[in-house]
Amino acid sequence: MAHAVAARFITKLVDVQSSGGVAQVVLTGGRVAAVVYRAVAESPARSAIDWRRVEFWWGDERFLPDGDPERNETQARDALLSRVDVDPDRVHPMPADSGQGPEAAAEAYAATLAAAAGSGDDLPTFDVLMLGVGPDGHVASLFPEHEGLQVEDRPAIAVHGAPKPPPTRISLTFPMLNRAHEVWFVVSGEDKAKAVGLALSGAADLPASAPKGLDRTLWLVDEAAAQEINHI
Ligand SMILES: O=C(O)[C@H](O)[C@@H](O)[C@H](O)[C@H](O)COP(=O)(O)O
Repeated sequence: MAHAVAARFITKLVDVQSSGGVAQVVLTGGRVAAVVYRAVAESPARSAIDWRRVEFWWGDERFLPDGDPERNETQARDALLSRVDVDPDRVHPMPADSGQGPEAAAEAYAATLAAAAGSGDDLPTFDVLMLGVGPDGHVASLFPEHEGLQVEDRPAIAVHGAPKPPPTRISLTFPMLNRAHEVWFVVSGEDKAKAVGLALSGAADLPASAPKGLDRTLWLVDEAAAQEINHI
């Protein structure tokens, strides 16, 4: 699955860049994402992308010190960003824990997003936004029954008490996650099958049910994760 997602990712970026623009990509964290990033880095087709014309954002981050191996930024740099010729000014990690607290970090990221907005807009739009899905149906760091699910007035928030460690995180909110032309759910493993089935049946209270692409929403799942998809 990872190689298939990597091939689709490369094709999509080539397509976006063919119009001369900068491809706007939102990365996620987790094991599956890391496998996909490595597959992209190892793909012979990676040279078809002008990596200096790709802008990288994150959908969420573990609020840990800079360089912590558990940070989604660290994972993405190790698996992909350090292996292709990215423009450092176009890589926008969510702030690390450097004493300022997660609320200030989320506000700083919101300001970075606003500064990247196109003319006449207050926030950027993305070309591809990747999301992993937790067994509980969380996406990014938006967990079931957490207050962050209701936030509509800010693009990024601090998250406390996350059930998936570490407990303190930064996350984009649903309004920001929904500013992507394409949302890609990348899901692997039997432990996600229930969440995938519920999300695709539109379970209202499941975080994974909410993000939708402006143009397309893709579920890129392996057989194990697809086991409970009802015949739609
Ligand atoms: O910070 C994180 O952990 C992620 O952003 C999180 O949303 C992840 O994508 C899912 O939990 C799936 O993770 P796995 O692929 O490891 O199951």
